[in-house]
Amino acid sequence: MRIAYTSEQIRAAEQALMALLPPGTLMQRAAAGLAAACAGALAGRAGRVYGSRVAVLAGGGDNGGDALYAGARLARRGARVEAVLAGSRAHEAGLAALREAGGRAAPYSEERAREALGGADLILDGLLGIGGSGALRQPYADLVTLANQAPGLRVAVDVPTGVASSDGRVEGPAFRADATVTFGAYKTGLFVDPGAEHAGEVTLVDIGLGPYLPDPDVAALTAADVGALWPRPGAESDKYRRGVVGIAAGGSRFTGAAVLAVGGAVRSGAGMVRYAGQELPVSAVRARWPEAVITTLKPGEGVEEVGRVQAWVLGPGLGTDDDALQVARSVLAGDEPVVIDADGLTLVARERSLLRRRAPVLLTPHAGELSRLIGAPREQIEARRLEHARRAASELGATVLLKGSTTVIAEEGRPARVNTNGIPWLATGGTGDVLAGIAGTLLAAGLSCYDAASCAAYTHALAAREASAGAPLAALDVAESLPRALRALLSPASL
Ligand SMILES: NC(=O)C1=CN([C@@H]2O[C@H](COP(=O)(O)OP(=O)(O)OC[C@H]3O[C@@H](n4cnc5c(N)ncnc54)[C@H](O)[C@@H]3O)[C@@H](O)[C@H]2O)[C@@H](O)CC1
Ligand SMILES: Nc1ncnc2c1ncn2[C@@H]1O[C@H](COP(=O)(O)OP(=O)(O)O)[C@@H](O)[C@H]1O
Ligand SMILES: [K+]
Repeated sequence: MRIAYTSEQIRAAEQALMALLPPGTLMQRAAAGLAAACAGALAGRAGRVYGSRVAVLAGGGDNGGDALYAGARLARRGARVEAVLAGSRAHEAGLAALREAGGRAAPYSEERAREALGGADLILDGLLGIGGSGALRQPYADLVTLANQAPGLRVAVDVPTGVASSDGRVEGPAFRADATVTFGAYKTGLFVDPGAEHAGEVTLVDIGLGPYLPDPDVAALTAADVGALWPRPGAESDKYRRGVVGIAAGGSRFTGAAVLAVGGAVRSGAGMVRYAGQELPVSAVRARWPEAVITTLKPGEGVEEVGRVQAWVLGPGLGTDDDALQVARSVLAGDEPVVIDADGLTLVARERSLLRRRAPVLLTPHAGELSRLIGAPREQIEARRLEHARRAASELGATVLLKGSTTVIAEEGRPARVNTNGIPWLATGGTGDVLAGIAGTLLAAGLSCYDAASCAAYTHALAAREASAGAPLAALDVAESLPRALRALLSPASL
């Protein structure tokens, strides 16, 4: 599990640790780790550290201090280091160390910045760290914009300047790092977009903070975590005990959504899939997935006669007319956990009382659907995903999986989970339907909404990587790639 913290949590831990150590110890640990990472990057890019050119952008706070000390270490190894001092003052000891090591430093001017940045093999962003707040003031904003246009490798110190370390918010220009070297612990803003996409590859430098950190703010599951949580059949398993998923999806307009949701469920290992829908989607599902057990619903009929299931997926392509509403009512009147997606979300946004039920509910909206559910503008949701997913979970009394480039899973009283391994090729029609099917399989197998949502998001992204391999993908490819993705997760011994 990779875990991350808000800047307040990091600061509190740093203070507790600093009180026990000689002044400056933590900064030296940070700078040593940073310089080592930069030396590695320079060796990879320019062939060696000696003679390479490094531009250090230094703000007035401790983030600038880290960067200046790291610059000093690189200068001692023969790099030509030039610092641009952007604050009204600079970190004095760090600046002295850089000069003593042979590095140069001068206050910001556009000309100096262009000169230093233009020829740099590596650009070190030490403008702002966890002390940054709000949109960048000048000259930070201009400097970041210039740095983003420069050809050198961009390395952010602790967090990319312009990214809010506590939640990944970005207002205005922000440093676009190829790599970020972060200290003590991951910051939430490095896991959540738009911050995450500004951070590049993130490396963690241990400065001894571990024992002083509280419960994390957010967590990201790793392959090993998902592998450990994923349900496996045992010798005594039969299809019913493994979990039967009911899928209420598809209508006369969107027959494909039914095929995709059933595909997600079948390919992620449901014991059995029961599909309930009207004639048109039924023929599409029957043609593609002979494994599904089918009930054809007449207009106005609910799912009462479908037979026993352990969890439902409600909504992909279902439509929002009276027939769809009747289906939604009948599914939600039951005692099984339910994944509500797509049109199902529109129906419950219209009739909130449908969410008043005892069994668990997992809502899987994208930002537009969440906007309808909680009445917040879509752009605000996209800019502040964590905050809105948490708010929705608390207001709606459900687990919320907010889709997008970073998927956020929120449930009251638990750390939010994030999935950052999605790929932009996933932004294509129908992939969300596959995700809903996977989550249904996991709920039917007995996982909680929280774990089912987290594992579904992870494997969905992994399957997309398998399916794409750098090329465009279609939603059905994601379903078809699930077995290969799962094979990589589940150890051969347990298959
Ligand atoms: N506290 C510690 O023990 C350690 C801190 N370290 C470093 O210290 C950093 C935090 O240092 P600071 O607390 O000095 O904070 P920063 O260096 O992140 O920021 C300092 C100043 O930037 C200015 N500022 C804030 N928002 C701005 C904006 N939008 N535009 C322009 N200026 C803005 C403020 O005046 C603020 O005081 C960490 O990110 C990390 O790099 C590391 O050395 C490890 C140890
Ligand atoms: N830029 C992106 N990067 C990574 N994943 C993305 C991106 N955009 C969308 N996704 C993922 O693609 C899926 C799209 O689902 P959804 O919006 O419901 O589409 P649909 O309704 O067409 O199925 C979600 O799993 C979402 O997290
Ligand atoms: K920084």
